[in-house]
Amino acid sequence: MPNATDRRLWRDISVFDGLRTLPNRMAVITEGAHIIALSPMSEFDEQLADNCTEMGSRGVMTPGLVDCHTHLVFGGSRAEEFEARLEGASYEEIAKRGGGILSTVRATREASEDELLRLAKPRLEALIADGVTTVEIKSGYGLTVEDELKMLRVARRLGDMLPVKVVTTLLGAHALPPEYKDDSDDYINLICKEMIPAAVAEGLADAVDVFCEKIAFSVEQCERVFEAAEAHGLPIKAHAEQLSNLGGTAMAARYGALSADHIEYLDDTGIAAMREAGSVAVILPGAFHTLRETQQPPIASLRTAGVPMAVATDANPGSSPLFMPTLMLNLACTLFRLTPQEALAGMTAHGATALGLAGKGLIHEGAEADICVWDIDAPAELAYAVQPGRLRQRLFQGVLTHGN
Ligand SMILES: N=CN[C@@H](CCC(=O)O)C(=O)O
Ligand SMILES: [Zn+2]
Repeated sequence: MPNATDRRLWRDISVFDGLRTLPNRMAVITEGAHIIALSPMSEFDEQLADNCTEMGSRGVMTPGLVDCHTHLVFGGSRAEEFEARLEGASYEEIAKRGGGILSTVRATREASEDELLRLAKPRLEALIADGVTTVEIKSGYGLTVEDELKMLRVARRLGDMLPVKVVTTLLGAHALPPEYKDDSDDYINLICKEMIPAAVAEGLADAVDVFCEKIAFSVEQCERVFEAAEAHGLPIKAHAEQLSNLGGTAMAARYGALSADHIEYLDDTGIAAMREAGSVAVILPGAFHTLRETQQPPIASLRTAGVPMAVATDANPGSSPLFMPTLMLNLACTLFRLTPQEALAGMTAHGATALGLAGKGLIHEGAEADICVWDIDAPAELAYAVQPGRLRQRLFQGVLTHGN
C-alpha cells in the first residue's frame, strides 16, 4: 500500500475544488501531505507521471468532507422520544417536561469516559466512511464542569485514534441542568467562571457555543458566555433562531461569531449582521427533517447577501440521529433548494470556514491532501442520490485510509 511520502497520480478526473466544479477533466498529483500538481488533462506533462503511483482515472475528486456541527459524544438513546413526537408531542414540549436534551444529559453523566468513547467511535467511523476528514464535536450533554470536560476529552481521544481532524466546541450553555432549575443566571456564572477556564486550562476547547432559544438561554445570558469566551481567546458560535427569532444571531455576530447554526427564523437584520461579521450560516437539514419543522431558513436572502452557507449533519441523539453526511447534501437540496454545488461547498470550503479553518476544504496546488475520490460521473450525483459505497479512495493528510 502506498504511504504518505509517495507521489500519487489521478488522471482524467472531474474535480470539485471546494467552491465549484472545474471546467476541464483534470490530472492531480499528491506528494506527502500536499497536492503538488493540478492541471487540465489536455495540458498534462507526461514527464510528471514518472515515479507516481497510478491511482486510477475517471470519477470525481472532492476535498475531504468537513462536518462542522455534530454532537457525536453522548450516552443513551432517544428512540422513545422519537415515538412520542410521532404521536404528536413537540420537541419543545418534551424538553419542558425534562426529556429531550436533559434525557441525554442523564445518560451521559452516568457513562464513564471510556464508555462514551466506545459509543462515539462507530458514529465517527460512519462519518469517516462517508468521506469526512474534518469533524467538529460539541460537548453539551454533561452540564457540570467535570462532565463537560469528560465529553471534550472523549472528543480529543477520538481525534487521536482515528484518521480525522477533530475540532472541539464547549457547549455548556446547551440546556439548563435540573440542579440549577430557577437559577439559570447562576448556571451561566458557572460556565463563565469555572467551565470555560477549566476547558482552556486543559486545552480541551477550540470554540464556545450556546443554545439561544426560549427553551434554553436568553440573548443576554448567551452574551455573557461570549464575553467569557472572548476573555479566554476562544472563538464563538451559536445555535440560534432555530425555533423562534430571539435575535441571538445578530448578537453573536457582534462577537465575530464563526457561525450561526440552524437559523430557520433568521430575519434580515440577522442576515445583515452575519454579512458584516463574516459569519457562516450553518444549515442543518437533518434537524429540520427529523423535527418536521415548517419554517425554512432564509436561503435566498442569505445567497443574495453573500453569506457563506455550510451544511452539516448535526449528528445527535435527538433532533438529528443521522450519521450520513452525503444524505445531508441531498436534504439541503431537496428541503432547502440549495444547488448541489452549494451543498458541496457547504460541506467542504464553507464548513471549514465555520470552524475557523478558512483555506481548508479546498483543492488547489499546495493544498493539503485531505481528498475523497468518488465512483460517480459528476459532483452533483453526490447530492442527487443517497447511496452508500461510492467512496473509492480517501486520503487524510496524504495517507490513504480507504481504497487503494
Ligand atoms: N438545538 C439544540 N441542540 C441540538 C439538539 C440536541 C438534542 O436534541 O439532543 C441541535 O443542534 O439540534
Ligand atoms: Zn447542535
